[in-house]
Amino acid sequence: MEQLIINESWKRCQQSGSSPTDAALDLRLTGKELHDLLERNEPLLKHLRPVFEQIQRTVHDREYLAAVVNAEGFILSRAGGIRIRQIDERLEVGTNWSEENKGTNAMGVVLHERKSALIHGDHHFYEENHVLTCAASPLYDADGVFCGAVNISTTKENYHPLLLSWTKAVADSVHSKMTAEKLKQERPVMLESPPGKNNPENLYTFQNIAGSCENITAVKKLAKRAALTDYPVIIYGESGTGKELLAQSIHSGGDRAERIFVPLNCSALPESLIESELFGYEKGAFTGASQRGKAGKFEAADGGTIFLDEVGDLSLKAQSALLRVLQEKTITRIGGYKQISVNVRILSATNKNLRTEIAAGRFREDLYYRLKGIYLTMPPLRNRSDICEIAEFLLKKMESNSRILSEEAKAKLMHYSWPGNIRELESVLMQGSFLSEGKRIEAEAIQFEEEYEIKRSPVLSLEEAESETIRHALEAVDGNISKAAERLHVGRNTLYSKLKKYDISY
Ligand SMILES: Nc1ncnc2c1ncn2[C@@H]1O[C@H](COP(=O)(O)OP(=O)(O)OP(=O)(O)O)[C@@H](O)[C@H]1O
Repeated sequence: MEQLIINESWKRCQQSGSSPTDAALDLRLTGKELHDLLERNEPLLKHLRPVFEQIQRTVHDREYLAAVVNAEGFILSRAGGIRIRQIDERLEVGTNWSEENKGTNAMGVVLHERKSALIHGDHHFYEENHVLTCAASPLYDADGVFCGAVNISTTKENYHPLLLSWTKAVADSVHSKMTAEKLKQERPVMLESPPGKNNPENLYTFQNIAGSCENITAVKKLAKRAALTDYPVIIYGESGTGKELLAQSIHSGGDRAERIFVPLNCSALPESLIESELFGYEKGAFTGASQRGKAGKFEAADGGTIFLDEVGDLSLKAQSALLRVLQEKTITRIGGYKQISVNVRILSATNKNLRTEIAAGRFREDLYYRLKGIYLTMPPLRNRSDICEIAEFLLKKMESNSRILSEEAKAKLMHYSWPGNIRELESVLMQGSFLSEGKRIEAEAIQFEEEYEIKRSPVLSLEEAESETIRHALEAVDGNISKAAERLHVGRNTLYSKLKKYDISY
């Protein structure tokens, strides 16, 4: 069936007079045309954004690129990326991936057939796309009208058996969000929030933060105290450790709990939209601006909390714009003249070492000090002794009739390194639950992603291995030199000289 669809698509490309060795057509919209296209598609994009933000975090540093095209084949939004620059650029927002332009490809085939499609390597018509594997699924709006396709591309060596299911899940999720909004508009009174509450009542609180090991209880204790102040807080931690959950709990545990919590994913903020996102704009401020004008994130968060996620990824231009609001505590909408004062609590999070970013000239020191009133660090999962407790909590959250883990399954969870932290634990448990027929999840059902990945373990030089080991030891004890030296079975002075030798900051 799949092969038949591909053959038909190839036939159409050949009939149009193209040859696989030709360069594919590069039709792309820019400037006002692109702006208008995105504006017209805002009802879809607003539901897509949180899903793509999630993908952006999940595929961080991996070779996956998600894109959504409209029914004409123009890319409306993307997340993630592919390291081969020429390929990545071909998948920019505004480029057209219909079959007429790019030959046989997953998005083009879905637009034609309205069925999911997986196009691997040389099944693409044009040779320039043979390095890719792409999967795509149709996207329908709340009225069931076909409105485009969700695509995930990666290099062909990176092919993953779940690629196609992933695109289907994303398309379903966006469709459900659009349907839910339509229902809400039809029944506004029933679904409206209680009076006086600006927020959806589903923000996390400290009670929702599972786990009782020493590492997490210490952070929770500090965070509860931080919640009672109005100081800015910066939360450090690897991706998936629960930084956003902690930020929401700090908001929910403080005086602003009844007010709005506005999250802003700084890594997903395009350079050209920074000022309008932060400050908003007046009607007619620029070509393509909405007729009604729009409040920016700071104005929207007035009285409440703004959460700057992935703050270390802000461009320097965005950093100076942000610094201005933090210093002046007022904003002026683009195209406006009125200064609007804003009273906002700032919480931020990052998985980068901001000191290193400052030293490298990528982060402003003055902004750093504005953000860092109190700082907290979420421990990585591999340094927590309560992995099984969290797993049981997550299983309960997933299913009302929750499954239990066998002792062997628990041991397997305890001995894994968890590069993706709690987010990865959630997905491992989902798969484990899915594979288990009975009530108990056995060890065989606990499968780690690494088993699916091509193993590329580089051989390290002795010096590289030594410096890696020192870094890990320091990380495990939160930078405490005496404890790290103890773990490494060396004296403190030896450790200091190695830190100097390898230029390791602690
Ligand atoms: N202690 C916890 N108890 C229950 N669920 C948790 C806990 N910590 C994290 N999670 C879950 O793990 C996932 C990742 O959490 P979250 O998005 O807060 O991480 P993050 O550190 O902000 O990640 P990123 O840096 O990628 O944005 C979420 O689904 C969250 O519900």
